[in-house]
Amino acid sequence: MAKFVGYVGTYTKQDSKGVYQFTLDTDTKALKDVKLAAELGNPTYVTVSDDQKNLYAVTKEGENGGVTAFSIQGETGELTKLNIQTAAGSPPCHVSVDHDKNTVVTANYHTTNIVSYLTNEDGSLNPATTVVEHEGTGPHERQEKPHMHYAGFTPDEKYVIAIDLGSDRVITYAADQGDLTQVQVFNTAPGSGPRHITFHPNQKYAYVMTELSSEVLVLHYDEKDGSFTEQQAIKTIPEDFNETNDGSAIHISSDGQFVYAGNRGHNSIAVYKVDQDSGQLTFIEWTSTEGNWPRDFVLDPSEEFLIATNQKSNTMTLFERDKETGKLSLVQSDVHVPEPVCVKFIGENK
Ligand SMILES: O=C1O[C@H](COP(=O)(O)O)[C@@H](O)[C@H](O)[C@H]1O
Repeated sequence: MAKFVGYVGTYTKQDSKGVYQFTLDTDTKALKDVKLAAELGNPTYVTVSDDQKNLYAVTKEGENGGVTAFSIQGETGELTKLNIQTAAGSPPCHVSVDHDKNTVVTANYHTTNIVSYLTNEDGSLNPATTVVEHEGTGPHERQEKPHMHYAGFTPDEKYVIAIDLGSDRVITYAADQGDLTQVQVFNTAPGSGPRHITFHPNQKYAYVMTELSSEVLVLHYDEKDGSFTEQQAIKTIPEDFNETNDGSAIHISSDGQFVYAGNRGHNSIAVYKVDQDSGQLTFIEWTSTEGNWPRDFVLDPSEEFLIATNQKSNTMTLFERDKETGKLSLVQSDVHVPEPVCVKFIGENK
């Protein structure tokens, strides 16, 4: 039996007040005890450090945007604010921290930058080390300028990967104590709008979710130079689905056997089996998220469950995951959380 504490990042445009916390009880198979953990403006994306001692949340504070560092109380998961770093402009939409909790990076959809921050011993944030502005456009109406949607570390942490939905680019930066130097650019198909990436544990393959074309791109990753080569593009929605769909999040199980991709519009999670030799995907099934606009989802630390956040229906949904087949079975729906965007656990997140 285990009880895992999780956090939900939210918009605070309507009823939400900040970051929410909940418990996943794996014994009774239930999400419970949803409560406000920290009052904060638009903490849409959050991340938890590997040592489970800190949480970082993107933040809107007046006319500024940035990132807030919290310490996590071991037993209860209670959050205590450490400090905040902001700059003029809209807040970022994505935040990551490296394994040793040395560097935090953010991606900003609106201001076009990615920003790195070095941390202090207690996890608090120093002022920005590097701010990289981007340029570029794409053919889609939402690609009038760069829209940085993701910034995160490669598994070996030699590189930071930044994803620009606005110019269809996956950009590799060499990372050194917060200094970011561009070393590679992988161009996705024009108008595809790449959004998020996840790496196979063998570090040879990476999977990119595209928001505008609703595809998973299977990329070969060369860890020597941080470059990518496309192996496969596979749709995340049925061919006959003609309504609007925005691809959302993508995650891989830690055994590298299954990839999960979120669909906002089709309101589903697509499940794929990974061929361990080629990295390529075979479609298994779509599972309804039982709510509207699944902005993100996560595998819990046991990887026996998957939790999805439905942004427009203000709900979380709990699925049980079959580790042999990768398939998802509905356990609990309509768990109320206001304006949910992303969900992360204390412990391993996949
Ligand atoms: O996935 C999406 O993210 C972008 C960025 O989020 P924001 O909170 O920084 O605006 C959002 O604008 C877009 O609508 C959505 O599809």
